[in-house]
Amino acid sequence: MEAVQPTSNLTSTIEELPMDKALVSDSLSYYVVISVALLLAFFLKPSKDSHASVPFYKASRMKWMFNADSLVRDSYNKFRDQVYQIKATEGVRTLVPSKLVGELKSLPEEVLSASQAINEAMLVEYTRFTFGLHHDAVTLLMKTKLTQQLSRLVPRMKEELEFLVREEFPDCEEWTPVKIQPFLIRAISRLSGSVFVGADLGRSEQWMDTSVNFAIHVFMAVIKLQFFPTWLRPVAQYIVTDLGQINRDISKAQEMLKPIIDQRLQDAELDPSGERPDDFMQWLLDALPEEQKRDYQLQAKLHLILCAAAIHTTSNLATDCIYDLATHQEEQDIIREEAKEILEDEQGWAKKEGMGKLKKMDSFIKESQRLAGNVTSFIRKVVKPINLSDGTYLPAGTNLLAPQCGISHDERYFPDPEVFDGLRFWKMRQESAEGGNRWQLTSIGDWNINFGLGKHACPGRFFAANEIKLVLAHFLLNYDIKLKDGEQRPEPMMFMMSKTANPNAEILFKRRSII
Ligand code: HEM
Repeated sequence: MEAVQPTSNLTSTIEELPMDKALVSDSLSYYVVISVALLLAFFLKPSKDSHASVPFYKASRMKWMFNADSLVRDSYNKFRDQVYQIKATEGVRTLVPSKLVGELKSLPEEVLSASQAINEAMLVEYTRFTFGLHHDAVTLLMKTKLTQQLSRLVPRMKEELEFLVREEFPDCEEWTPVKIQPFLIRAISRLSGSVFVGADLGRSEQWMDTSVNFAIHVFMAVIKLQFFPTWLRPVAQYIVTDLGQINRDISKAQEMLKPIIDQRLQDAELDPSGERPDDFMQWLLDALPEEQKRDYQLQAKLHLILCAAAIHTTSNLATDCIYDLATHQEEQDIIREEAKEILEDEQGWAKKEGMGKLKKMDSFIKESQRLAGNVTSFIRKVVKPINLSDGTYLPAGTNLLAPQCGISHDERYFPDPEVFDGLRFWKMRQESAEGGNRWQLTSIGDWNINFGLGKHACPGRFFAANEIKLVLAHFLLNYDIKLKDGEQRPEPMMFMMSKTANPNAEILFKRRSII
């Protein structure tokens, strides 16, 4: 059988990225010497960060770089409920267990800062990857316009998905191998695009290309800059060409957005009480002060950061779910039955509560996320000293993380943690009224931190959950899904704390006959 790959010209994986031309030249040996010197400086440099007086877990920084998943799980298994530290590539990181993270989640920004931690991690002075002063306005739009009455967006997104499947997904009359990860990046990009910038621009190849690759350019720029000591970065920025790519992405997005923004402002002037488009571009335009409504560059940057937060995260989890459905075929019928009953028989596609009623599917997605989700969560920087109830003192300047993958495999919270049980959270929701709310995909709690915790918890999670349910429902209702004979669930790819669903794996799809 020939492997079919859905049409895609997006540079969607790190592997496919062109080599940084600035680092490859005729005088290769010169660069090799410089690189080795920098690597040595990087690995040997003493850390100037403040850190708590808590035990260190000894492991090489290389392990953090290439195998952070097992490093965090092993260290968590050793320390469990204790605060401990790891020497990460970016400096010392202090890991706080579930038992204590609850004491931190409600602290104000002036004491424990998410934005400072993220700005430092993303090297914003070079990458410009920040909502900046617009952070609160943008996240408020996500919590209100994007999340409330999410159901009104479902028909639009469903149409978009069906359009894409018709255009780009193979027929699958027989069992057909498909590289599903690149397809799902395109699908999530289109679904999000239809809500963020409207279907016309959202469908444009140039918009998809720019909005998907922006995140990769930022990620690559951060990784490369991290190899230079802080004092050398002002110079290094001129040889890390991904930074130039970031600027070009913003310019391209600006060019694409400008005519639409101008048109919308003109329409509003001509007919102030007329109906407005219902998308993020319009909500943002309405929220911006008068003098920023024609700041095209600002809006381009905010849109690209929104896409960077939204597309890879969601397509990653959707891909993991497909890998788990293919691996646990026995669970497909259960989830399919539920989708058929609620979305088709009860016509839930068009109903407000339709997606919320897919409780077994919700549980399946959460289980996929538990086992395949991020390595850490709750990135924060201590701004004013904090005393924890176990006596741990966290001085200002301490960089915190929660050991998410350790917590997700802790048998005290999740019995038989290594077993994939798609109905695990559905069962937990049946146990009590409290459990009904606590164990939804979008719920957050001290050992439920896949979407973060506290004020900065992911504001896009309800939207992401809706998108993933829509995608899974479509595939389950229309296809049978399985692994190739003799193959195991595709392993994720790990690099520098970033965990990606395997982009190259092929999964078999066969169209179901319509009964
Ligand atoms: C499965 C998909 C997603 C996952 C796993 C995910 C995960 C996360 C996590 C772990 C955080 C950090 C929370 C914290 O530090 O407490 C976060 C923050 C954020 N996410 Fe998501 N996210 C997803 C989808 C989305 C989507 C679809 C959007 C936009 C529509 C979005 C927008 C954001 C924003 C803006 C923040 C920063 C919030 C703040 O700093 O106040 N995310 N996300």
